[in-house]
Amino acid sequence: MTDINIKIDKTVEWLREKVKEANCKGLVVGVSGGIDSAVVAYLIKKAFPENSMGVIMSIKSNPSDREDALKVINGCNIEYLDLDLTEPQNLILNTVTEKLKEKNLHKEEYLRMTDANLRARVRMSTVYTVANNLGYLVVGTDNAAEIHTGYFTKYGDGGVDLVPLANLTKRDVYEWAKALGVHEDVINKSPSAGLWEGQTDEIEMGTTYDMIDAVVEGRLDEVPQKDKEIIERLHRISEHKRHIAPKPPKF
Ligand SMILES: Nc1ncnc2c1ncn2[C@@H]1O[C@H](COP(=O)(O)OP(=O)(O)OC[C@H]2O[C@@H]([n+]3cccc(C(=O)O)c3)[C@H](O)[C@@H]2O)[C@@H](O)[C@H]1O
Ligand SMILES: Nc1ncnc2c1ncn2[C@@H]1O[C@H](COP(=O)(O)OP(=O)(O)OP(=O)(O)O)[C@@H](O)[C@H]1O
Ligand SMILES: [Mg+2]
Repeated sequence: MTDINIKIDKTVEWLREKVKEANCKGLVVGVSGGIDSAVVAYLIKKAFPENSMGVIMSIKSNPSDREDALKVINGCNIEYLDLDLTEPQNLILNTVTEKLKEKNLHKEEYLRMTDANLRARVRMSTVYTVANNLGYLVVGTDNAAEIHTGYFTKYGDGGVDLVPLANLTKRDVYEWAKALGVHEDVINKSPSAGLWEGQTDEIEMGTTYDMIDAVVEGRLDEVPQKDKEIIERLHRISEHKRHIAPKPPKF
């Protein structure tokens, strides 16, 4: 058995233990068509063959993302829901922005990010609706590189019960995906949050996952100064996302 397969088996066992400790029945994950959620879908199907669920949640999404998500669903043969949440997400976004406009408070320059983060939070609410109804825990897909840089929406895709990929670099995620047999179309595409047309993680962050992996693993001599500074900044400004909300001292 390879080192990766041993780690995969241990992670599957850990998922079973966490569900047992929580007195729950199984696990659910949002399946985007990207590599992180693909790996998680395969892991939870292994952990709970009869009590696992993948949820596809299109929101103004590129149809090819849904096609890739179905390749993941069919590849690991997990039970799934195929939902289009464009309308409810738009309803919240428009209801809020119309009111802000009436009061002359709306900031057009923040609309794209407001829309993007609301998509992640509508998905989080939806996955928890499934979890509540089936007695499942919600599984996150963030890896060590995303956690280090805070490259997730607070209480959106970051709002989960378990984070099985938290110790993996992005490179590790690729290796696990290959070992698990994830479809090559999913492995070969650029990581993207799919939050706007043409968005890729690396363009948005201004650095690469190879550089972030190197920082996470302490291989700082391999990282150019420019990338180091970008990653340090991303880490610093996202510190709040890695902690529970601050409370004041007792006055
Ligand atoms: N110092 C502080 N202490 C406590 N809270 C603080 C804070 N600074 C901001 N905040 C709060 O945090 C909010 C900003 O954080 P947040 O809402 O997360 O938004 P933000 O970090 O601005 O944006 C999310 C980032 O994650 C990326 N993303 C999102 C979803 C999925 C993926 C993906 O890879 O698939 C990537 C997205 O493209 C974007 O770059 C502020 O509106 C404020 O409420
Ligand atoms: N259209 C979607 N349907 C279901 N879940 C989604 C969708 N878009 C995003 N998500 C959820 O949000 C998570 C965060 O997205 P992220 O892009 O970081 O991961 P990914 O798409 O799995 O992998 P990659 O980083 O390679 O794009 C996804 O793993 C998934 O759980
Ligand atoms: Mg993605």
